Parts: sequence; C-alpha cells; structure tokens
Amino acid sequence: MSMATSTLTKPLFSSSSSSISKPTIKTSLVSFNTNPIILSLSKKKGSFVVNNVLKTVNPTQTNDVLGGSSISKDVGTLVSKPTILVSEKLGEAGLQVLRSYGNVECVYDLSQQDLCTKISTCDALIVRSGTKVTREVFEAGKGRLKVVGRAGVGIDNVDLQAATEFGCLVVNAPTANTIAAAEHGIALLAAMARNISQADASIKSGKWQRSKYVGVSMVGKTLAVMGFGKVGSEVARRAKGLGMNVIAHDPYAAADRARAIGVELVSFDQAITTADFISLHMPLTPTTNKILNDDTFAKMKKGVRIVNVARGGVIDEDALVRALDSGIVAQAALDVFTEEPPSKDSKLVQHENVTVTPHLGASTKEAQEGVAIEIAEAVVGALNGELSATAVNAPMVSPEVLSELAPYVLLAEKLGRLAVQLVSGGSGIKSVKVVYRSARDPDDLDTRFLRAMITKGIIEPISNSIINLVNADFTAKQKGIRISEERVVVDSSPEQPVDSIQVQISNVESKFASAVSEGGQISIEGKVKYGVPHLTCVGSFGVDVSLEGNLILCRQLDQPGMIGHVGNILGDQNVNVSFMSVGRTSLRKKAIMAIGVDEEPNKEALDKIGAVPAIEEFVFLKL
Ligand SMILES: NC(=O)c1ccc[n+]([C@@H]2O[C@H](COP(=O)([O-])OP(=O)(O)OC[C@H]3O[C@@H](n4cnc5c(N)ncnc54)[C@H](O)[C@@H]3O)[C@@H](O)[C@H]2O)c1
Ligand SMILES: O=C(O)[C@H](O)COP(=O)(O)O
Repeated sequence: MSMATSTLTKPLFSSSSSSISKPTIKTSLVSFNTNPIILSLSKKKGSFVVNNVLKTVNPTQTNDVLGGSSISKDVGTLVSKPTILVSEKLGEAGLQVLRSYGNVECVYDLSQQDLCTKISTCDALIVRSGTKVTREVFEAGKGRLKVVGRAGVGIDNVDLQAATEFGCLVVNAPTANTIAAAEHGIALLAAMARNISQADASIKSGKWQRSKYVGVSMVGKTLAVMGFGKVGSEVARRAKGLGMNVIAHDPYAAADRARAIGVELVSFDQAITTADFISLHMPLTPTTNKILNDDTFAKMKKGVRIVNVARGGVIDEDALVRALDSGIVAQAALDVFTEEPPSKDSKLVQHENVTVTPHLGASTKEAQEGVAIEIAEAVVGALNGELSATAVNAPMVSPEVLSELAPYVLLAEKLGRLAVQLVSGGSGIKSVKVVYRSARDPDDLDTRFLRAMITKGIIEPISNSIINLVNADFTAKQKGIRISEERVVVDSSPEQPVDSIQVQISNVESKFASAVSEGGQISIEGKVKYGVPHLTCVGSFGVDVSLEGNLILCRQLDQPGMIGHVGNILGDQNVNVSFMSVGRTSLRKKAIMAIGVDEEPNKEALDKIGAVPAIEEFVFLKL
C-alpha cells in the first residue's frame, strides 16, 4: 500500500455518493430525553429554529440531546403531540402558546398520589407554588417527563436534585412577576404602618376607632432589604421614593449596583440591628431557612416591623409569635407561610398585629399573563430540544452559542461513542480526559455542552441511562467516571470555536491495541470539516474519515493491494463504503486503515477481513 496519511476524495467501492465531505447543515434534530421526535430545523439569524415535528423515532436510532444532535434515517409514523399537564391556574395567553404545540390538560388541586399517577402520561408539567414536585413525582414520570416549568420564581417546591437525577429539565419564569411582588411588598409595608387591614375590619364590624389605629410614618425610617435581587432592588427603589433610608443585606449582590440606587450594602447583623422596617426578599434555601429566629429577633430594635413576600420558611413562625407577644416586633405583614394555606387557628395569622394576604405577591393580571407566556415559551422550547435561558438545573447556553457548537456537539458525542467501544469491557472506565485545541481564549469557549455530549457518548453504549445536558455530570459521577478537561490554545482560526477534540481514556485495556497512544491511554481525536465531524487520529496514527454510518479500523502491514482486498470483501456483502483513509507510521511498516461503511457488515465479512494475512487487528465500531 502506498497511500500517505490522506483521505480519498472519492468513495473507493460501491458508495452511492461521489463527494465525501459535503458542506451540509443537518436539517433534523432529535428532541432530548426519551420518546424522541425528529424535528425539521433551519437556520435563521444564525440560530437553529424548529420548523416542524416530523415523526417519531425508534429510541435506539436516535442521538437524543437536550439541544441538538442529528439523525438522518427515516422511520416511524407521525408523532403524537406532547402532553403538558398544567396543575395550577395559568394565564390564558400562556395556555394558548401551549395549546398550539401540544395537548394541554389543566387539572387543578391534584392530590400527591393523583399527580404521580397522572404524570406518567405527561411530557411536561407546569406548576406555581402550590404543587409539590417531589422525588416521587419524578420517579413516576421517569422515561416520559422531560421538563417541569415553574410559572414564577421560587423553585423551593421542586426537588431539583431528583429532577437532575432523572434528567428532567426545570425552567422557571424569573422576571415577569418582579414588579408585582415589589408592589405587593410596598403595599403591605404601608398597610402595616397605617393599620389598614385592622381598621378596615373594625369599621366593618360597626366600630369607629380613630385613636386605636394611629400608625407610624415611613419617611426617614430605616428599611433593611434582605436579599437585593430582582424584587428586593425594586422594593428598595420604591422605598427610596417614599423618603425611607434604605440599607440592604445580600452576600452575593454587587455594591455598585446598590450604590447606583442610593442603597448601602451592609452585614446581616448591621441590617437587623439598625432597621425600623425589615423586608425579606431572599430565596428559601438551607441557608436562609428560619434565618429570622429567636436569636435574631433578640438583636433587633424594639418595635421593628417586618414584611415577608419571599417565603414563609425564612422566618421561624413560632419565634415570630413570641417576638410579637414580647413587643420586640411591633407588627408583621406576611404574604407567605411555612405551610400554605396556614391552619385556621394559626396564632401568627390570628395575631392582632399581623396583616396577612394569601400569597398574592405575583397575583396581578399583568404579572400572571407575563409569567404564563414566559413559562409556556420556555417549556415549548425545552420540549423542542432547545436550551433554555431560564434553566434552573442545567447550564444555560444561548441559541447563538448552540448554533455555533452544533457540529462540534455531534463530533463530541461520536468521539465518546467511539472511545468507549475501543475499551475492552467498557464499564471499567474511571478516568476520561478531554483536550480541546482552539484558537480562542479559554474564557471564550463554553465546553459544558461538549463535555455533556462526550459523557453521553461514553455512557449510553454501556448502560441503560439516558444522558442529556441536565444529568450528564451527575450520571458520570455516579458511575465513578472522572471527566477532566484541558484547553490548548493553538494558532488556527478563532472563527472556529474548536480546532480539534481529543478523548483519552486511561488505565484500561483496549480491544484495538493501536488506539493506545505512547502515553498508554486510548486516544482518539476528531475535527469538524465543512460542518461534518471527522476522525483525525487514532492512537499515534493520523487518519481522516468522516464520522457517519459505522467504522472499521484495521491495523495492517503497509503494503499494496490492501484497500482493494478489504473493499472487495465488503462489496461482495453489499456493504457500501462511504469513506476511507490510511495512516501509517513509516513507509511499508504499520498502517491503520479507517473505513466508513453505511451498513453493518455481517459476521462472514468481518471474519474474512480478520483472515487477511497482512491485517494484524481490526475492530468494527458503531457510530
Ligand atoms: N410572594 C410572591 O408571590 C413572590 C413573588 C415573586 C418572588 N417571590 C419570592 O421572592 C424572593 C426573591 O425573588 P427574586 O425574583 O427577587 O429572586 P432573585 O434571585 O432575583 O433575588 C434573590 C436574592 O437573594 C439573595 N440571597 C441569597 N441568599 C441570601 C442570604 N442568605 N441573605 C441575603 N440575601 C440572599 C440572592 O443573592 C439574590 O440577590 C424569592 O423567594 C421568590 O420566591 C415571592
Ligand atoms: O416565587 C414566586 O414566583 C411567587 O411566590 C409566586 O408564586 P405563585 O406563582 O404561586 O403565585
């Protein structure tokens, strides 16, 4: 054989196409997770858009991914629409978006057991704060439930860990109710300071108690905003307009953002000890759970007034009752409770110095329409396999980045899939290293998506796990596979996000010894050429073969006639060769022949290849 490390530009044998590396853009994507769907895609303004749902696919034939991978075989029947369960009242505009895409079932007030039963037939679930999406719900939805949409901000009613373990994306609608919640906070602040609800109840009961309901002024008082995020900063802005002196505590907020609206960021203790009013705006997390308790109430100014439109759980409610009774806290205005609805005889709710509303912070017509549209679009996008800008348990990748990375995503998955097939007994893999060569600054290259796809390629052939961007890292960790990454800056075109991707697997035996590099690891490398993924290196051998269909790798003595010999064996079995490349160490010594084949050769053909005297080892790999 006398070919150098080169790629033949024409198929050698019975290939049907004449050109090998076509500069094509994939026009079909498969939605992520189970029950895959072929989607027709086109490129608009640099990002992929979904034109149409084409058909269902046998799951074994798909390269499913949260956000993009390709499939080209035609199979199946027309897809049935996804089923979306809406378990709490949602704005009509959002329902319309959902109905134009799937079957929408609005079923409210489900018991936990009924929710578990119902969820097994649903692809998506949309909730507000009243539905507990527990581990049991994810277990019951396993295999079908792909996305949970929280029509609002707080996701403390969703078991995120379970969602991630089951590969279910959680998205929320973080912006549309901010103003409504801030306005409600200010409304409660003013209502509390002027005893509006108590005075209202009094006059309706036939009394006229003007001296009993003398209030306190807000102007010139110090308001401590606890949690300077979206709602907190809007409350602060409005309180400044009321002439209040506003301070804020938020360990993660930027001081200059606070300063820009005339707010000083202070420590937790400084906030609670100096405030006349305290307004809570942090999420409920293990750290903020009962953050106001007996100890912290004891540090507050006597007569402090507290507003909570965040989450009931951030206050120890029994401690608040004690603080109200002792007079440390003069008044409280609460929209949220540890248990919703609170019990009828709750001492807190019944306390004469407490003003309450039934979790109405987000309940304006405007906010509910906005939230409904925001969540409906996020859920439809996620069902389409797009990456969501409001993903809570997955990396957010913008459509522009996704579009640019699309061919590399495919390359990454195929390299993972190839690498694992080169390991004898693939389940013993413990350590995988990925090397990205790129001309880009490392900060300008987001590799999370590529890493997830390599993980998918490695894990799916050796387990029954279904991997997507949500659960890739979790599943790898659970299986004891450590995936490390290295970036190498190379002198190539920064137009391309990645020049090459190399996957190395250490401390394993290979069923194809030539795939083991000098460093002792299985090593394969690939590039994207004209939009098509190519294998460019196996062990220490350079090759160049398009990663489509299946692949045969042979190591042989470099001598004339080998291509024809193997080609004839495959041709006799009607196996179409799509691509071929030979790499060698030096003339007439060892060479590797990489042969792309459209069909899977039968055992007879593979036995015949193995029997060719000059062939020292070979392996058939499914892409
Ligand atoms: N009552 C309602 O109907 C209603 C409506 C909207 C939002 N909310 C709730 O309001 C809260 C805030 O919502 P958002 O949209 O402003 O969220 P956000 O994420 O924009 O802001 C939350 C802020 O809290 C800060 N934070 C986190 N831990 C903290 C801690 N230990 N101490 C102080 N600050 C901390 C974060 O850094 C962040 O800046 C959430 O709990 C949300 O669920 C309630
Ligand atoms: O976190 C939120 O967005 C609010 O608490 C609103 O909750 P709701 O959707 O149940 O009104």
